[in-house]
Amino acid sequence: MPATALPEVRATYAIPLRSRFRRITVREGVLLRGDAGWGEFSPFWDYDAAESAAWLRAALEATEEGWPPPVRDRIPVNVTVPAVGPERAHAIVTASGGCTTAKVKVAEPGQDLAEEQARLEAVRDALGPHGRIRVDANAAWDLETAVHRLGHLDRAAGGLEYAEQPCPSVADLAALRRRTDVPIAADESIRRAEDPLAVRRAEAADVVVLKVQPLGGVRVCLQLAEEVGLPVVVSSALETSVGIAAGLALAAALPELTHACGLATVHLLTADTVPDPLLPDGGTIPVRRPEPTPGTLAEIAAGDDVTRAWSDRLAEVAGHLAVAG
Ligand SMILES: O=C(O)CCC(=O)c1ccccc1C(=O)O
Ligand SMILES: [Mg+2]
Repeated sequence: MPATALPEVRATYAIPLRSRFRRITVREGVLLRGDAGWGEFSPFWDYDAAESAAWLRAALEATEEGWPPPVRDRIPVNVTVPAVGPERAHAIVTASGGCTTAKVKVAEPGQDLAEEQARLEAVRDALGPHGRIRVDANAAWDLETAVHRLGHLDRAAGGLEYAEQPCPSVADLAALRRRTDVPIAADESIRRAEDPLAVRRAEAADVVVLKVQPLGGVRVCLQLAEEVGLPVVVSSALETSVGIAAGLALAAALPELTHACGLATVHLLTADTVPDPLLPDGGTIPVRRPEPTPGTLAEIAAGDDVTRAWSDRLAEVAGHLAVAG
């Protein structure tokens, strides 16, 4: 895709988060518009140009091609609970729009096991006995720490549905899976890996997390889901509703969907790019594709320096795509 074929940039946004997430406090990105609709390009700043090429491919699929047809029209979703205190965790679950599954962030630097236990107890209290709780450690633990922590966290939660990326390496996920009763989900081992199928070969996970932007689009993810042959959880990369719509399109097109998806993250932002955000109601999000308006775009527009930085970044990543073919 030559750089000259890039669709029109309609906005650069900067939106503060309600709580710190993944060490960031403001979410930034670019909205593009092509014949097939709106697309979002929002790689985190720790992704270099080479790694960000997949994110741009996903945006170009949205703007130039659109997505395969849906086989379902509502997607069950989890509420995402950042590494906050128990009162706030309880309030987030209660205000989630009816989610009966919660994903709770753990292994936040500077926090200890007691804080994680208190957060999980609060989430269980808010969900009730029939809710499901999953945790996400974002690859923070070594194998021994993971074995130990998961035992404690499983008890504090009153049972865990799964643990997402407890350790960094596929080998450690596979070893951990043989030493714990908690099912294992792979996220970073899929989306940041040279070879996403290594997880399957090593029998390192029970579930795979697929994210449309980091993996390069809805079609790439559908293909990957088929090849991996494990249950899929479609999750966001903390996009605005323009990017979330691509995740919904993937979740809607998967032949089978057995788990709640991690697409209820617009709640984590203080504003959105569309007037009718993709938020859950009754624990599900309807499959639709809302569009930005001049009014919403004006409210979330980034300043000149941020806009310039994203323009440069987009050009660099587009150049990389042109080189990579
Ligand atoms: O899965 C969810 O509930 C929300 C998405 C999420 O946690 C996330 C969002 C942005 C970047 C990384 C992650 C992650 O799963 O690690
Ligand atoms: Mg994750």
